[in-house]
Amino acid sequence: MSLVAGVDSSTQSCKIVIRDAETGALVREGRAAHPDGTEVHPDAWWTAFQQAAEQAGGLDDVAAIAVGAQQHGMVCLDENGEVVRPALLWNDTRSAKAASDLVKELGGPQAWVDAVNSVPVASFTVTKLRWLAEHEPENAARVRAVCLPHDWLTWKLAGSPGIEAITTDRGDASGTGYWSPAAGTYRTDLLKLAFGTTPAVPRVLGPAERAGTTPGGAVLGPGTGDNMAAALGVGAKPGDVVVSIGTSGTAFAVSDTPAADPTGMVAGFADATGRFLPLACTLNAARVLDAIARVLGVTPARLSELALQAPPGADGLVLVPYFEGERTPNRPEATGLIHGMRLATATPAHLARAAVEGMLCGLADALDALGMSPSRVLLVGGGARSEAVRRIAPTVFGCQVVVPKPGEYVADGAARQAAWVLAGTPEPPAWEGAETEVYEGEPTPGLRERYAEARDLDQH
Ligand SMILES: Nc1ncnc2c1ncn2[C@@H]1O[C@H](COP(=O)(O)OP(=O)(O)O)[C@@H](O)[C@H]1O
Ligand SMILES: O=C(CO)[C@@H](O)[C@H](O)COP(=O)(O)O
Repeated sequence: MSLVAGVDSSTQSCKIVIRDAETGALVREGRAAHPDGTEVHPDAWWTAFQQAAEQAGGLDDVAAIAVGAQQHGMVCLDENGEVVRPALLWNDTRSAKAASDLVKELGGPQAWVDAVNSVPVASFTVTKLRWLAEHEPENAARVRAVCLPHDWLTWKLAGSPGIEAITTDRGDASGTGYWSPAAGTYRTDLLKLAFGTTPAVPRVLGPAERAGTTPGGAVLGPGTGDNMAAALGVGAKPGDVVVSIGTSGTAFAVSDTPAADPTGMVAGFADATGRFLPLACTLNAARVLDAIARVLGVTPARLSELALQAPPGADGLVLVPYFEGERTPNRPEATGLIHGMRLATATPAHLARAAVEGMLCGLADALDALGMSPSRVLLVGGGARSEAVRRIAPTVFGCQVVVPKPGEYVADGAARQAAWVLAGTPEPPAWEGAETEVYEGEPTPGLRERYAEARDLDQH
């Protein structure tokens, strides 16, 4: 039996699954926390990776490894491959002005869509590079290579050869803002526009191309961004719509053609199989529930019970979840809002319900942006472990919600990619899909309208 390892180096933690390469059966797993904050030194990801690998019983018997990781984070290296400054993560909004400047400088949103299939917001790497050039010129002057979290971890696993050896894949490259998914080429002119110079960028590998080997001889897969890995992990096919509730909330679909949305709501990413992954992302998902549980002094499980005690629509209490600013819609300065509170709705149950419904309304906006009106969505991510989220989701999304058995679908997708690279077959291995539970429910009358009204009261 050959074993493969899949890694999810996401915002909050590093998770590793070790699976049978042929059947996909789970053999061992491990996890370790990442530090808080929107600026993190990549060494912290490496430490967490090592802790997670140890908890998973080590990787010595693994034949191939692939890394899925949070998208967009700016990892800058000097000529010796040393990290120049802590990475700015996807949810760091300090480059919001850089984003709007860059959009203007190229000639508006349509010019960006034509160039790279996405209109950059503060999450995109290209805007972080502009911020660095403007605010930390001494650090910027030392940068010789720029890469993403999964590129850097894959390179570390290869033993940190020279910076010219760094690789990436189509999926993650499509979140930089200087690689065109439609053309499959870098736009170094955009890198220069943002940064003033053109540091080295990773070589873009094909979906099942080897990135190299570890010093121990394990084959390295190309890896990918976490959403692309999740799509591979749940086995999403063209037309399937997936909603992930992690630190970010994302709604995405596998597509045979790249998206081109000049409103900027839908990013026209590539996927991990050679196709495309139109995606809308919110900055506020599972951590909104964590925050309200903290405010109420309860566990996530109790928050879920409380939310299910209040009536659908929480008797008009609305929570707008923009606790970290927002990206869909693009309001980086926005804050959260509780609207419609009366004596009768000033209860823990109403607040819990409003938090779940408000977080899901934010995701429903992302789903609307995809413009697909799906009859069902697949729900994954840490937030999908909440009973209240699973039961309330259909009443907000207005469609059936299919929840695969709780698991680590990003790490699973990376493991499946590793098995694919090992097998050298044209398609990924046909691992058996996870068991699913189906949730249905009538849309709650007036809920999304009340949410939209509250959302648009304060338009920072
Ligand atoms: N049973 C649960 N109920 C509600 N939220 C949960 C539960 N289990 C995990 N979570 C939440 O899931 C989030 C982590 O999800 P995950 O998909 O791993 O995030 P990320 O990939 O962004 O690191 C945390 O904010 C955590 O509170
Ligand atoms: O920025 C995006 C997608 O464009 C985020 O989805 C990040 O990829 C972070 O993902 P999680 O850590 O929340 O899974």
